[in-house]
Amino acid sequence: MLFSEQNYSRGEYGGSIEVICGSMFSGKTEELIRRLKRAEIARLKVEIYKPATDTRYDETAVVSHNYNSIEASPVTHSSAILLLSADTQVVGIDEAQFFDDELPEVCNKLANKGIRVIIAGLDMDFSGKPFGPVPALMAVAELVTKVNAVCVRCGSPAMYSFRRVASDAKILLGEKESYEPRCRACFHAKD
Ligand SMILES: Nc1ncnc2c1ncn2[C@@H]1O[C@H](COP(=O)(O)OP(=O)(O)O)[C@@H](O)[C@H]1O
Ligand SMILES: Cc1cn([C@H]2C[C@H](O)[C@@H](COP(=O)(O)O)O2)c(=O)[nH]c1=O
Ligand SMILES: [Zn+2]
Repeated sequence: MLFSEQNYSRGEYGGSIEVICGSMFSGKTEELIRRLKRAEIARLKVEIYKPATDTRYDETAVVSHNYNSIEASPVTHSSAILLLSADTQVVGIDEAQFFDDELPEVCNKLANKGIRVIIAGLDMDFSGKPFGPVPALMAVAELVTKVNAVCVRCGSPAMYSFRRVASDAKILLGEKESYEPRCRACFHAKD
C-alpha cells in the first residue's frame, strides 16, 4: 500500500510522524505550512514549534523564504513540546536540525498518543553530513518527503546547501548571503 500525506491528514492511522527534508530553499517550510494550514481548515487543534535559537525572520512565527508564515512557539528543548501539546491533534515542528537528540523520542510519544506530527528540517549540513536529529526522525517516520531546490549553478535539482562563507561551525544561521542550493556535481566542484 502507498502511504501518502492524504491518508495521514484524514487520521486513518491514528498518530503518525511525517518528515519533510531537503536542502535550504527546497520548499520544506512552504510544505510544512501548507499541511498545517489544511489541518487548521479541517478545524483540528494545531500547535507549531520552532527552536528558540532560530530568530532569522520572526521570533514567534515560522516564515518561508517567500514570506508565507504561520504562528509558532519558540522552545529551548524538545521536552517542552510534550508538555505544551496536551490536547493537541496536530503538531508542526520547523528547523528540526537545531533540536536536541531527544526529539525523535518526543515525536514517538506524541504519535503514540494519537497526534499527527509533521516535522521539517535539513537532512544534511553544509559539508554533506547528516544534521542533528533529522536522520533519526526519518528512521521512525511513517512518511518521509525529500524536496529539492534548484541548483543555482546549473538548474538541476539541488539537495546540498553549499556554504559561501569561510566557517567550519556546524551552526551558522543565514540566508542567500551565506548559502546556495547546489546539485551533487556543483556541490563537489567547490568554486
Ligand atoms: N534556488 C532556489 N530553488 C528553489 N527555490 C528557491 C531558490 N531560491 C529561492 N527560492 C525560493 O524559496 C522558496 C522555498 O522557501 P522555503 O519553503 O522557506 O524553503 P526551505 O524551508 O526548504 O529553506 C521557493 O518557493 C522559492 O520562492
Ligand atoms: C546548511 C546549514 C544551514 N544552517 C542554517 C542556515 C539557516 O539559518 C538554517 C536553514 O534554514 P532553511 O529554513 O532550511 O533555509 O540552518 C546551519 O546552521 N548549518 C548548516 O550546515
Ligand atoms: Zn548544479
